[in-house]
Amino acid sequence: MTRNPNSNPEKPNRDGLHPSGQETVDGLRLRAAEALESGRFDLADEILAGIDGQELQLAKLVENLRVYQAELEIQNEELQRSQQQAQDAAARFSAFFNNLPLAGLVIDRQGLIKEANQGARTLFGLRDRVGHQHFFARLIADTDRGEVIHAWSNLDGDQPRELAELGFLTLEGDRFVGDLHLAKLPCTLDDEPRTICAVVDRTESVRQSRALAEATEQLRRSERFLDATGRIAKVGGWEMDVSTGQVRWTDMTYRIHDLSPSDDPPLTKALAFFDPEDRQLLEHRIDRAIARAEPYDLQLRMTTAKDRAIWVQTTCQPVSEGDRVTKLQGTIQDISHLKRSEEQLEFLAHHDPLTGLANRSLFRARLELCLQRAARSGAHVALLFLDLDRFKYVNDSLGHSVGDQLLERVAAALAKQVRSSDTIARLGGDEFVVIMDDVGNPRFAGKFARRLLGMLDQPFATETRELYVTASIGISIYPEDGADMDTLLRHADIAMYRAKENGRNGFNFYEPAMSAGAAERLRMEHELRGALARDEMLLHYQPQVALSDCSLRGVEALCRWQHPRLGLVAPDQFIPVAEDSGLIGELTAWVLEQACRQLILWDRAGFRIPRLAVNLPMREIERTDLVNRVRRTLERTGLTPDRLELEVTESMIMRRLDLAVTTLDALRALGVILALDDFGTGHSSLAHLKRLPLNRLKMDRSFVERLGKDRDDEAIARAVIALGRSLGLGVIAEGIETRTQHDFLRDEFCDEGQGYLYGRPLAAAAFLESWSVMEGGMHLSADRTAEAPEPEPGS
Ligand SMILES: Nc1nc2c(ncn2[C@@H]2O[C@H](COP(=O)(O)O[C@H]3[C@@H](O)[C@H](n4cnc5c(=O)[nH]c(N)nc54)O[C@@H]3COP(=O)(O)O)[C@@H](O)[C@H]2O)c(=O)[nH]1
Repeated sequence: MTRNPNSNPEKPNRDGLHPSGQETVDGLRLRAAEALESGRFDLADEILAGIDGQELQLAKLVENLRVYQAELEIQNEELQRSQQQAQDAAARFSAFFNNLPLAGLVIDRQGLIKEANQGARTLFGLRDRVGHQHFFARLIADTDRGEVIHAWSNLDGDQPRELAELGFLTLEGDRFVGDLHLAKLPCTLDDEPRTICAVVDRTESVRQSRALAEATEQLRRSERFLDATGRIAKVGGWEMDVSTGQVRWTDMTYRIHDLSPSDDPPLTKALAFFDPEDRQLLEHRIDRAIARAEPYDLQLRMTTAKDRAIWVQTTCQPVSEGDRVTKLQGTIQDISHLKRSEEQLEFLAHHDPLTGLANRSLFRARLELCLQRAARSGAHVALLFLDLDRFKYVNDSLGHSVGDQLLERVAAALAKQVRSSDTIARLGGDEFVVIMDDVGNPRFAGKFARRLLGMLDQPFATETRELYVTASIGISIYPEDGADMDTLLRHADIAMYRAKENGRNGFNFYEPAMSAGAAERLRMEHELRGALARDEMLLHYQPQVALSDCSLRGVEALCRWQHPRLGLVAPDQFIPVAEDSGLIGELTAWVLEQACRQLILWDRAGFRIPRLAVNLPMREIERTDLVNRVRRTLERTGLTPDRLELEVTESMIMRRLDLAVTTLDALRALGVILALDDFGTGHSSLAHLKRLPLNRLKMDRSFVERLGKDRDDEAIARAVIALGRSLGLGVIAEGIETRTQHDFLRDEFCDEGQGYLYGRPLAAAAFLESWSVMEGGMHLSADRTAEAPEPEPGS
């Protein structure tokens, strides 16, 4: 093989030796040829074998050289690449550094400035050639006027953070010097540890930071304030993120749930506290709040983590972004105490405070309901009216406190006997009622009444002593004894009075025959006893006018009873009861006192009425202290005797003429005016009349009624007027309703008149209103009687 010895690395030198000193392959071949030519074949073989080994070695060497060369090339490429990277990084840093919108300085380990960007040069007035100035000394000197206001641990949103993100920097710390923000940022660049101090004129951003800090502080203060007011007002707050369902509570909300703020309130758990029914409602309202941005305000029951059953009021105000509700915010407040008060009020409104039994209003509501049900089902309802016998004596002799205790004990004992479907109520005083709903056979009511009476047959312990008590019970049955509540009650009441009449401690079913009898009268007497104390009595006033000019000459005071059940009761109904029961004295004293006071009140109001007439019942005339009582009343009220007229009836005088004359003389001596009422009905003789110290005759309305129609009555009326005149008495006609009657009596020179024509009896205020406008007397028109009259009791 032929090779260029200069270009071939394997080329042997002149001695046939390889430059390494080893013999070359050509040299060996030459010697092998010479050995062959000389016939030394063994030597030739040996030489040729050496040639093969050398060629192999050489090939290997060549190969190694190639690998080495390739590796060198790779290393070279990598070197170039990393040099490029370093250059790029430096360029990027340099570009970033120089274009940094803040002052940038590169400081060596000793704190000397190595580089400064344009911002730093401008800020610190550095020359182009940055010297070995001590950065910190210079900075402090430059900003000596500033004060360190805060040391920051991070730089949220600031430029240096971007530096850190670029991978050059690790943020070590920073602070403010005045409004200059100094950030010290150690970094490694080109294998050299450096520190970049970024200094920013942050006047604006500091202002913003301060504003932000202030706003944050303000917010915190507000939150603290809200929290405090929430704590004081015990109102908790809550917020729910609609998209995540996450719920946030204030401390107070946790407290309301008996939880601690470290407990988690996820939505499901928050709702789980509410009672199942209320939870459904709440979920429904939450859905609507989200779907329709509809607020809510609910009162709900819940059970707290400590198993307390409470009432809460929870409100919700949806917060929207655009069309979408993103948040629900609201409050929650424990209103258990309010609910309790409400329940108490509700209870008090419907229950008797002494016994805790249903009161009249709840009783009526329940009875109404029972009757409605019974009307539909055809069932019977029994009403038992129970009144304790002689309870008044307990009160009067042992005092009200003992009376109350007895009522409490009796009520509790009665309540135990009543089925839960039935109602027991206290109507007042010692009166109880039991409603037996759906009584089946009405006779069961009798059995039950017997059981109640039996139950009372035991001593009831009071503070001071044990008391025995009995009761009388009246029973009415729906629908037989009445189709409505009031009728049933009235009939049960009447039956109860019959039980009392029958000797007490018993019961009676209502029978229609009872209604008209004494039971009702007894009932009225019973009610009348407390009527004055209960303020149920009132007075109406009816005008008495001069027939000549219709001027107001006087008023007659007429008593009315505002009965809680019966409405306005006329005196015809209760005066006889008051007389029989001995209550008339108390009643007359009250009427006299009230009426005298009223006249004085009118005087003071400038509405002067010359005379006041008051009815005097016979029983009063028979009382020896009447005159003194009248005098004391006049003294107390300030009314002069000559303005008070006492009306006595003819029939009553004639019953005990002597006694009447004595009393009337004394009254007359006192100076009061005396009128003989209902004159003409008592058949008093002229002789008797002459004995009486009267001032006026009051012609009975039965003679007035037919004036202008009946000649006899007209003749009687003329005679009464003439009689009065002959006895020197004034005459007043009562019951004048028509213009004809008025004209007749006026033409006959009757002095005064009283009747619906001039005015019905009215309460004081209404009376004043109707008469104070008629100065100088009223003017009668022909059709005055056609005017709609005020409703009168019993009329
Ligand atoms: N002892 C007491 N008796 C009293 C008292 N208050 C009233 N009475 C007596 O009750 C009887 C009924 O009185 P009353 O229902 O008030 O009726 C009076 C008038 O309303 C009625 N009257 C008046 N004008 C007319 C009329 O034009 N027509 C008509 N049908 N009735 C009219 O007359 C009654 C007044 O009557 P008298 O007293 O006799 O003038 C009655 O006897 C009263 O006396 C009281 O406090 N104590």
